[in-house]
Amino acid sequence: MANKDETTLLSSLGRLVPHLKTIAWRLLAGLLTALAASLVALAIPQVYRVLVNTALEPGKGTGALWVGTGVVLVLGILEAWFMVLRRQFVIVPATTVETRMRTGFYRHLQQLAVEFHDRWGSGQLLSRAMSDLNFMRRWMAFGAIMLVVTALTVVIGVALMFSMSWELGLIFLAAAVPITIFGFTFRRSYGRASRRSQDQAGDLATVVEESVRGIRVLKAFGRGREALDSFAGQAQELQATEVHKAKSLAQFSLVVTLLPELALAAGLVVGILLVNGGKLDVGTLVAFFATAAVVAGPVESVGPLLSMTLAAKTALDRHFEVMNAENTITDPANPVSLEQVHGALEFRGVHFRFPDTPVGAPALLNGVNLELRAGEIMALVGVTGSGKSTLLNLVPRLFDVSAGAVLLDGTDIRQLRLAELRTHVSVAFEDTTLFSNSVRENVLLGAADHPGLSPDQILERALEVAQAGFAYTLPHGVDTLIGEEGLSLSGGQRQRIALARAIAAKPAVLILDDPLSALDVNTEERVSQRLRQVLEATTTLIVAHRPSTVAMADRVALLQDGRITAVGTHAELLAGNDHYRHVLASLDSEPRDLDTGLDDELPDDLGTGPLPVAAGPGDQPSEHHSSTNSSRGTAE
Ligand SMILES: Nc1ncnc2c1ncn2[C@@H]1O[C@H](COP(=O)(O)OP(=O)(O)OP(=O)(O)O)[C@@H](O)[C@H]1O
Repeated sequence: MANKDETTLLSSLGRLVPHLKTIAWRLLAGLLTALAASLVALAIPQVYRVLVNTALEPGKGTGALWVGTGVVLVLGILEAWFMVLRRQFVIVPATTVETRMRTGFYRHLQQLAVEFHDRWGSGQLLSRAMSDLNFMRRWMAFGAIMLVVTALTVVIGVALMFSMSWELGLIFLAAAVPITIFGFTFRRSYGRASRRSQDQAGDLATVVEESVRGIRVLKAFGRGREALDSFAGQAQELQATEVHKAKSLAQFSLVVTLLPELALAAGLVVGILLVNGGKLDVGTLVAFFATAAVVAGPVESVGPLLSMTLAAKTALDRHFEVMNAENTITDPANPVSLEQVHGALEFRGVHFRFPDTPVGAPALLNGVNLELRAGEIMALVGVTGSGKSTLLNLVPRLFDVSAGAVLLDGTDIRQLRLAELRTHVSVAFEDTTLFSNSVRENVLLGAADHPGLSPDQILERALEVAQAGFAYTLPHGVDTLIGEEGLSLSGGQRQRIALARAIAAKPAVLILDDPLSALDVNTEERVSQRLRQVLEATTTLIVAHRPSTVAMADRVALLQDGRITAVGTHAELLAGNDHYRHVLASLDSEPRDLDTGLDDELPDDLGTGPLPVAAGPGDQPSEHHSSTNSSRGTAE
């Protein structure tokens, strides 16, 4: 069992080896200087031995005393210098490895499928990216080297002690047996506690992250107290684990400190008897105890070094759990490239079930067949939970179909490189995520090169189409910092920035997951009109939760029981499909998070002219009527 644990510890830490190749010589230099410092420390008692046996003899002059003292001083300075050198050798490589591993971790997180991120708490990932790699760096720069040096110092020191007196050496070694036995049990229990505490810290980080993000909900629902209680409970669990760890380390430290001291006490008695019996000279006895004092330091540091090693092992295990998570959505082995993308989109026999769907439960999408002509605007309608968002997520391959295929211009999207696919397809979600950057950076996040247009012109055009002219009136205009650490925007403002971001990418296929739900009806109508004009060459699939969103589509597809059960114009479906009428009747007619868009005056130079004053929240939504299916607006 112990052997198995040993292997596990080594194999866990061994995974660091590939990361050490380029810095191995510096680590080796660090190890050698640390070892040199220990050897110098072990040499000092030998000088004492000579001093006591020669310079302190009656009738000897003081010359030898000065020489001996000078040698001890030089050795002391040398030891200190080696220690400084050790730090200098290892600090850069350790931080280099930490930075590389952290960057690799972040890159891997970016590549992992959404399905992975759905399963993992953000705090767990945060703690793995930050504190676990921090542990690992500290262990590498100090713990690992000192553990090797400590072991060598003890072995060399004990060998020296044996060479001076095997009787005294044996007494000292006797203390090592219980220490070793206790060390094995300590390692197992401390290793488990270490894993528990690092996981608990990760969970705690998730709670902090979620409550900071959801602070408005907590306040609005007066749940701050409950959240605090729950947090305090978890924090206490972590505290209990930390106390358990500290207690078990204290017990181990007690054993490794006390036993050598007891051995030394016993050794002192035996040593004096040996000197009295003429079997040992005084100089050797002094040197023996001075060496024992040098060895005692490393022995006492075994506990903290072992605990550090176990924490580093846990940290590496946790790191590689994520790094070894397989990316389920990858580039094809032999990708094809689309020369000219028209944007014809087809769902052919698409089935989809989430990995955690219970066995036997029906698949969410159960044979979806749907064709969108290039440049067409198609609304997707269905009751809540019918799988509309899921179907949309299949197009940029945020999830992959379980069976069937999604085709772009007749090519299975899994045959395209992900990067290429995602330049052809752009998405605006209902639940908008803005980054802690300026409006400009948020909008231009995925912006494609538009021939003849500067980034500023792309930005202006995207903001204008999304009716997000309010961005120019922010304190620093489009350079105003928004997102989590910036200015708070209303739900509708956020949606319009996200919509502008999707438009700026100028995709062949635009996927809109109810991106206008937070706009008031007038603003929505203006956005819809402009979208219809600029999306002339863009195939658009839009989830509609409001009749007015349906109104901007050329055709409507009805998702029902995992299939598309009807496709047609709004008028056709309204006239001939009971389920469509039922779904429409249940759609919201009011925005979910009303944003009036009164601040939408655009700068004159955009040439859009004055916009109609938006209606107030109480105004009725515009009616959806068969004119919805009239011909598309003229191109810009
Ligand atoms: N990551 C996920 N893992 C497991 N099940 C999920 C996941 N995301 C969504 N679901 C489930 O899949 C079903 C369809 O969700 P989806 O969001 O696609 O529906 P929707 O039609 O867009 O609903 P709504 O109109 O309310 O937005 C829901 O029952 C939901 O609980």
